[in-house]
Amino acid sequence: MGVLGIIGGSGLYDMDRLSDVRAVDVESPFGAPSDKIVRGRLGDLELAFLPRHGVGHRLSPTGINYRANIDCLKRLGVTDILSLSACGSLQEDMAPGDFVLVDQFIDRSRARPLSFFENGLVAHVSMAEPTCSRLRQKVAVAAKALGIPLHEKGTYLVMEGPQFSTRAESHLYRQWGADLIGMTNMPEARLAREAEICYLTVGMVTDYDCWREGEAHVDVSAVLEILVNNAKTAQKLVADAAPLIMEERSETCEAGCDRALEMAIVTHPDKRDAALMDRLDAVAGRVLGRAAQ
Ligand SMILES: CSC[C@H]1O[C@H](OP(=O)(O)O)[C@H](O)[C@@H]1O
Ligand SMILES: Nc1ncnc2[nH]cnc12
Repeated sequence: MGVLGIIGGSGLYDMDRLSDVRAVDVESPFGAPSDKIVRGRLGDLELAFLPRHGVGHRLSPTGINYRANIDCLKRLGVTDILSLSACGSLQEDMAPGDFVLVDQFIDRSRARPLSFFENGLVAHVSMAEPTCSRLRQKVAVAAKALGIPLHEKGTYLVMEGPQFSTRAESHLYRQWGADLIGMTNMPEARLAREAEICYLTVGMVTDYDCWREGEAHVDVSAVLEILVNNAKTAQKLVADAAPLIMEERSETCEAGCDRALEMAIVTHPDKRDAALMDRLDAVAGRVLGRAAQ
């Protein structure tokens, strides 16, 4: 039936409402994930929660091991990921406290491994639709029922950080048509696609970055203040969206996320690197014919 994974961003270091809670250490050939992964049940549903920055916010956006995080979730059988992320707004009508279901990204990250694949096993997955339309639709239903101020689409610009943007950059990103700004959801979304996991970013607006006339530029204290409420709302949203996502889940994703690797690997079978294929037993085991133990 599948397992729902939740990646908690800034301000979201645990999930309430879970029963049968177990913290598990998962090993990955890609290194250590951000923290132990918390397994638990929400009613009949099995969940896996991972705080992206680690409990206590130890990890910077650049220092997060995104590959280990996605690989470990895949090893636990996670089929769908909701990424809950604090974001700056680049649009007047996206106000602090609003939630945005991200459908597009502009990736300006520049100091992170972007792929599970490399020399010896080359693959090119499609990122034309980087988030799962089925997850977007289910989360929208739950958010509307809860009365959360919601935008059903939005383009999230990923910056490297950790410094916030200059004013010139903030204006430039607005001209590019970006709606939100954050530091973490790429390469996360790319890696989830390579791992054939359905992925959706729920952007929780905390500030107006630094482009808006008459508004103080973003700083961490303002973000954290808004985050407290956003995190409470996010807990409710997950609890209500989870059954909609998982109980009506069909065997295959209608958007095709779970078959992303089907036509993606270009390296001839005779030329594939055996050690790399071993490392990819979880991520690509389905198409390589070597499923993880
Ligand atoms: C604490 S403000 C900046 C920080 O918050 C966001 O993190 P996340 O996406 O994990 O919620 C942003 O990307 C920065 O990492
Ligand atoms: N303005 C901003 N820029 C980058 N990341 C953020 N996270 C929250 N607000 C942000």
